[in-house]
Amino acid sequence: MKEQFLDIEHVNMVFGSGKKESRVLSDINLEVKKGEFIAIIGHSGCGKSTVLNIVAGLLDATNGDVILDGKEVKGPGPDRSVVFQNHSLLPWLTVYENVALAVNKAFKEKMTAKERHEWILESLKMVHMDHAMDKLPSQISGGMKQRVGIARALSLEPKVLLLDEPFGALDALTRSHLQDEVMRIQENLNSTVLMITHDVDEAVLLSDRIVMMTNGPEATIGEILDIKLPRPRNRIEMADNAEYNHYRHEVLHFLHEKQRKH
Ligand SMILES: Nc1ncnc2c1ncn2[C@@H]1O[C@H](COP(=O)(O)OP(=O)(O)OP(=O)(O)O)[C@@H](O)[C@H]1O
Repeated sequence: MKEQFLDIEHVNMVFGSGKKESRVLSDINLEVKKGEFIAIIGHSGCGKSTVLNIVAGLLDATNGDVILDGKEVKGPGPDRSVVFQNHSLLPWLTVYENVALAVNKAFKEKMTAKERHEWILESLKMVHMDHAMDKLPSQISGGMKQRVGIARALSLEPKVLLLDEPFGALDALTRSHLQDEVMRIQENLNSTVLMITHDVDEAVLLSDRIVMMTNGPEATIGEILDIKLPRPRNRIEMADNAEYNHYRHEVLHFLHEKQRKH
């Protein structure tokens, strides 16, 4: 049996044509195993979101394929959910209703109304947001909104969770709380995750592998770093961990020496 679960095969992306042609991605190849946590890091504008959007099915690659669990990705689908940097909750719906919208659509046939209600509550409990289920997005903090976005994404039980800088807009303390929660949830659910980040510590702390992209145009995968730190990982212990600091240094070296931006 093939071990890989998600295959990105020879993906190229060209935007526009003629004088406006922009060759963004060149020959991206990545095999991801079930339950793996992958971080994608690279300088601004290299094409990280483009890769994620191709996997999400929001963009069509110019060449190449994305295969998920044996099936070619063609357009968006409930087997992949995306969490963006800025929450995308509907402002006129409560926290509960925002998650319900996704669950009721995805599991209309599979679950009874009561089961769906319980599943919505369970999804909110997973991110400790059940206490605020009747609040509107405008009545909760940025970190709480991101939690609800994550609950909504996980409630669909996606085969792959796609995170596009999910903590980018949060303050440092909220960011670290949410990182810890995502680590805990990912371990409990054995979710397969592809996460874009600019934060070297976040990448090392959360990932099994860090995919480091070269600068564009025609960006590709420069190096992949295996993070062999045992789990569960504790951020405080990591601060003095030589191995952790070695990985951190490797990523910094790649970004600021090998792929230095001039
Ligand atoms: N729809 C589009 N049409 C034309 N060019 C695009 C389009 N989407 C992205 N690009 C270009 O592709 C390149 C990569 O963009 P992308 O958003 O994937 O980079 P990124 O690495 O995610 O950047 P950042 O870290 O700043 O979010 C950029 O030069 C961008 O201008």
